[in-house]
Amino acid sequence: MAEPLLSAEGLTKAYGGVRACAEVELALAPGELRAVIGPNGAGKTTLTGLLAGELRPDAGRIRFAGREIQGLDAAARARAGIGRSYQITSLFPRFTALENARLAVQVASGHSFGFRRAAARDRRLAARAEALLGEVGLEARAAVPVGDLAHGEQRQLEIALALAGRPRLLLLDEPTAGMAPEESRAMVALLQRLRGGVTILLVEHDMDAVFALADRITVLVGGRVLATDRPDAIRANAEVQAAYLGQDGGDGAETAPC
Ligand SMILES: Nc1ncnc2c1ncn2[C@@H]1O[C@H](COP(=O)(O)OP(=O)(O)OP(=O)(O)O)[C@@H](O)[C@H]1O
Repeated sequence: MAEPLLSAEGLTKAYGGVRACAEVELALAPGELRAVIGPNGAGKTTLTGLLAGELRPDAGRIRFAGREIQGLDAAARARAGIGRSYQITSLFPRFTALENARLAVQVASGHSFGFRRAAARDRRLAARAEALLGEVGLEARAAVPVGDLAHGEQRQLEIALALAGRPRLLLLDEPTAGMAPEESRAMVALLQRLRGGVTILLVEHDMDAVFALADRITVLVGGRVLATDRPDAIRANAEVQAAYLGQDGGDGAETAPC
C-alpha cells in the first residue's frame, strides 16, 4: 500500500495485570475507512486513546504523516491532524448548534486568525462553522440549542466539531451508540459522505454500520489484533467467527457479544 497515513508498531498498554493493548500493529492507508471491532474489554477504547495521545503507551511506536508522534500529547496530535469524537458528549447544551461549531472552529484556528481584524475574523469563523454544519447535514438546525437536538443530531454535531480542525485522520468512538435505527442510518450516510476525504478509524459495535462502511476491519480480542482484512474475508474468517461474530456466518449483528 501507499505510505500509511498512520502506523503503529508494538503498541502496548497495561493496567495493572491487564494488557488492554498488546503489541498492536496497525497501518491505515490515506483515505481508508478502517473499522475496529471486538468484544467488550477487547482494548478498542484504549487503542483510540493511545492514538489520540490521551494515554501513554508502555511500549511501541506510532507514526503519523511521516513522523513519530508517540511523544506528543493530545493537543499536539490534534494540531498535527488527528481529530477525535468521543463516546461521552462534549457539547455545550445551552448553546446552539452553530455556537458550538463556532467555538470549535475558534479553538481549532488557534492563532491563525491573530493578525486579522476582528470583523473579518468573525465572518470567517461564522462561515466555517456554517459550512461544518452543512457537512454533517445540520444546516437547518443551526439555531437550535444543543439540549433540544435529538440524540442522533448531537452525535452528528460532535462529528462536525471533530472536523473543525480539518483533521487528516478522524478517530470515531462508537458514533452510533445509543441511537435509534433511523439515526444510525443517518450516521452511516454521513460517514459515507465523509469517507475518502478524511481517513477514518471507526470503533463500532453496530455490525450493520461496520460492514456497510469499512474498507478493512481490524478485530481486537484480549488486546491483541486477531485479524485485519476486507469485510468479506473477516466475515469468512473462522477464528473471528469463533471469537466474536458468532458461528452462523451472518453479519454478526445479532450475535456479536456487545
Ligand atoms: N482506566 C483503566 N483502569 C483499569 N483497567 C482498565 C482501564 N481502562 C480499561 N481497562 C481495562 O482494559 C481492558 C480494555 O478496555 P477497553 O475499554 O479499551 O476495551 P473496549 O474494547 O473499548 O471495551 P468496550 O467495547 O466495552 O468499550 C479491559 O479489561 C478494561 O477493563
